[in-house]
Amino acid sequence: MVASIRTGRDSQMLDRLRGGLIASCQPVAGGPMDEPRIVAAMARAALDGGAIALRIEGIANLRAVRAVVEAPIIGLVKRDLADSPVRITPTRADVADLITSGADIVAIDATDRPRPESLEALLSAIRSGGALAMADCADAADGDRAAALEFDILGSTLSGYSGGPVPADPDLGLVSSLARHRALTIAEGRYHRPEQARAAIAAGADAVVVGSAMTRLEHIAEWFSTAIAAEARVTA
Ligand SMILES: CC(=O)N[C@H](C=O)[C@@H](O)[C@H](O)[C@H](O)COP(=O)(O)O
Repeated sequence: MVASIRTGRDSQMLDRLRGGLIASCQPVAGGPMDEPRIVAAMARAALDGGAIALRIEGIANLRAVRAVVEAPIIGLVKRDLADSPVRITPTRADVADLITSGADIVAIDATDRPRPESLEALLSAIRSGGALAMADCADAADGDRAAALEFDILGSTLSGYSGGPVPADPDLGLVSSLARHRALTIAEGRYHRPEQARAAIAAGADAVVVGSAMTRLEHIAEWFSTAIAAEARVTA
């Protein structure tokens, strides 16, 4: 068990997230908006609109955002490893880089899949770096395991992304299950409309992360263009 001594500063950080929108500013990789200065502009715009915290991927993006905002930042690194399906912050070196680059909270894949370094080792690295730990879960069992390890935050981030087709809707059932634990609960994954985010809070979430619907223009344009083209075919 990794010792968890929550300081007053940690509790204040968690309290800042309650009842709020967290903007995930992650452009489509390699797309025209995939530049640190654009990610920093997205982050500032989201805060101007009422977001209370940010979720930022990659060290260069994190540094660019940290330089211009005071708001809490959940940092993560995504890696495509040859020998593991775990993508989100798979190593202690990633954890250390995120903390020195300004992450207040480090998000890690908390699924029970083959991984280069154990969940306990990653959690210990987060704690010794003085940051808070968010467990990105795919199902209720991930949440139970992460809660037993005393992660500070449980998120529904990976529901629908650990095998099989990706559902259209968010997983409110998982949010309710995560909310049984003492940790802060964050609803994340496929919240595309304000009423869905509201339903997450009703289901027990303390905060909601919205990404694609606010910051991936390619996805938003595709949702609209597909709907318009489908209707245009019907009415033609
Ligand atoms: C599965 C995975 O890798 N999720 C990532 C986690 O950081 C991001 O790609 C998502 O955009 C983020 O979770 C927010 O979700 P949505 O974009 O659906 O609002």
